[in-house]
Amino acid sequence: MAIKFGRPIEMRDTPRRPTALSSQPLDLVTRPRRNRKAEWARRLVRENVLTTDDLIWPLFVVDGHNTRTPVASMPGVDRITVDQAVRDAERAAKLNIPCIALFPYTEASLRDEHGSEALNPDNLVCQSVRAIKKEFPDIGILCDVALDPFTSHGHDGLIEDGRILNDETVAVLVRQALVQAEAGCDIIAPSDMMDGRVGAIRDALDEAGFLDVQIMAYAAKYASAFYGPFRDAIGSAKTLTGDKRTYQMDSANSDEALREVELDLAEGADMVMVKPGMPYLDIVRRVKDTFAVPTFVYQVSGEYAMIAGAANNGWIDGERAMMESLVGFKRAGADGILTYFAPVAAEKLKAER
Ligand SMILES: NCc1[nH]cc(CCC(=O)O)c1CC(=O)O
Ligand SMILES: [Mg+2]
Repeated sequence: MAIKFGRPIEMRDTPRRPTALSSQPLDLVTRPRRNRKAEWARRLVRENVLTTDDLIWPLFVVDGHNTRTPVASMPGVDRITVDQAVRDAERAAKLNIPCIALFPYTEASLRDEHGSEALNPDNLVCQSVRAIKKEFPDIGILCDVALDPFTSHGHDGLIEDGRILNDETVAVLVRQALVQAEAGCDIIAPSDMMDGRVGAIRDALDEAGFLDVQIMAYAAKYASAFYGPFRDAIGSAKTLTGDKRTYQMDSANSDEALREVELDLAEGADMVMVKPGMPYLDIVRRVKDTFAVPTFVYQVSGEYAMIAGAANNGWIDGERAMMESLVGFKRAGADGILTYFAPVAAEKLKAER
């Protein structure tokens, strides 16, 4: 009996139902399509799954009462007042989303060169944390640490002669982190990309007794065009002078991301983040493989806008594109995803169960 590729050639004559397109079957030992033949078979061999446990939902809070204002460049996302943030926290809790993230839209009159409002213990973020924790103490709250929602120039740090000052900025960020921890924030997430801020914040938190407040470092954060709609949402798009390339990473770099992550871990980060998401899946994979620590990814505003905008135009199936993008992050090695799709994705996951 002749053997070809480990299989008797005679087997090529195995009976097959004749069809109009009948021909001799190819002599294939392996047919990967067998494992895709039905939904149950695809489920059986599926390597990665998305669950609600993977989601962090970012919210934009604004001053006022009982108001939701759509963000034009992020269809489906609103700027919400503190009372509404409590309602969204309730929605998150009901959907089993473990954590929400808070970003403020600061009134122009409260913005200044030094971002002083960041240190106001009664600013929008702190008000929201207190209001949410009062009603829903069991939901995790992440607070971004950076000065851009509070500065008149839209930069994440202090400026002198057009330069973003590192060490002086870190001193302010430490105070911002303490104010947020005091309000009841669970995870401090420095997004500013100043050098040394994670260590400085960790020291200050420990000294103040906030031993259990976690730090999620925006460790590999790239200078990206995909942050555009976020800057609309927090009102810094119009005021931002220049760009953030002297502190956020160059999108051409990959090894540098590993050094940034290594430093933040050495300084005490409990979790690290890669940002943006879709154009940087290779970075997510390298970080996860290299450090084996809790690794998060931020599907940023521009990524959301691309999917939501194309879907609204009928150009793509928005729901499928959303789920495909989210499972892609899991496949790349992410343990969790910050995404504006969080509530919609969680609703879909719940309906499928
Ligand atoms: N430092 C602030 C910050 N925190 C999160 C984002 C972007 C999030 C998004 O685009 O969804 C930004 C914008 C920026 O760095 O300019
Ligand atoms: Mg760094």
